[in-house]
Amino acid sequence: MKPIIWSNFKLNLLDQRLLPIEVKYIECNSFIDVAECIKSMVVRGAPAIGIAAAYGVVLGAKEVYSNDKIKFEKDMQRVFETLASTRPTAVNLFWALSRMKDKFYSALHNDNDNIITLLENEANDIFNEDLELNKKIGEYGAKLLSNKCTVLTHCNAGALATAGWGTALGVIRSAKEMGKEIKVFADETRPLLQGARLTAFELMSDGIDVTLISDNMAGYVMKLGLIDAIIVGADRIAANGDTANKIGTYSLSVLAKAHSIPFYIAAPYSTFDLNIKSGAEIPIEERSHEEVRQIFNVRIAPENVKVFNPSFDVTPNENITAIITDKGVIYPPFEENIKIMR
Ligand SMILES: CSC[C@@H](O)[C@@H](O)C(=O)COP(=O)(O)O
Repeated sequence: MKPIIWSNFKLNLLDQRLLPIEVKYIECNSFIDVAECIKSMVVRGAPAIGIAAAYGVVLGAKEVYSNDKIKFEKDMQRVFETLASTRPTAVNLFWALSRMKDKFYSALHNDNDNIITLLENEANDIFNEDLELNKKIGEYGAKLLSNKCTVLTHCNAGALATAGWGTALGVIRSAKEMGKEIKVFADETRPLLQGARLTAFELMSDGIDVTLISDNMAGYVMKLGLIDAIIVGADRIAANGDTANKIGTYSLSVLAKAHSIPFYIAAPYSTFDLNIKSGAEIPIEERSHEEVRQIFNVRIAPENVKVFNPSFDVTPNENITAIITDKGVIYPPFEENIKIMR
């Protein structure tokens, strides 16, 4: 199932809010449509957000195209700003937009009259490269897993969160392809249940043995000795290896340490933000309080109860065993080794 389909200047996004109950695509014809879909989490997952935004730039350029270079540039600034204001934490969004911006300005300054095609090619490259990066992450990561192994994962870092294959779930898919016997425990991942709705669905569709648990069961399954490794994705990795990922990842890393279970992050180079020294500088998105008060529009808490709803947390580098990337596996000391590897 493809989360992102680009064809004839239309971006079709699989509505991940409805999965696994309903399979429905939303057609985006404008950059505003794309921005709305990112904000409302029709499309989600760090690499997928970046890819969708890149296509949003193509749609925007087509909409605001003008022979008046000054006007075109001004209107394009609005396109970039609108897409950049959708979600703050995943750096892949800003990475993809900056790549598209470079392409736009070099074409504009060179008076290139096929600017829309150049932008479309760049967005297609971002999409295709992501698929390749995931496969590489998968190959490197699969080698870390023993022949018979049970992995715990959180949220959805799978094909649905990327151009395909996935980062954390890509490692699991590659391990299975290598003939390893892999079982998965998936946290349901409140409040939006990406684990229950997306990861369980994705793995079952691929015939991978998956057991769903609620988030508060993770410690107990570790204590029972059922988990050999934890693998999660990432939304932003600072220069020192501190990693932002879906809320609840930090707690898992603490539990992993307490139970001496290896804790791996799987992410492509587009998820590294070397402009920031540590996780303290990562902006954490806070989402609507209704996400916590309700499940599927059904209220489960007092109407006006106070809520705190950070969408991500930061796992400190000392809780991470290794970061699996498209260039290889990075071990501590992360600050030095990230520099060498990048
Ligand atoms: C390969 S996806 C990695 C992360 O983006 C993923 O684990 C995650 O936290 C997604 O959060 P979401 O809020 O669903 O966009």
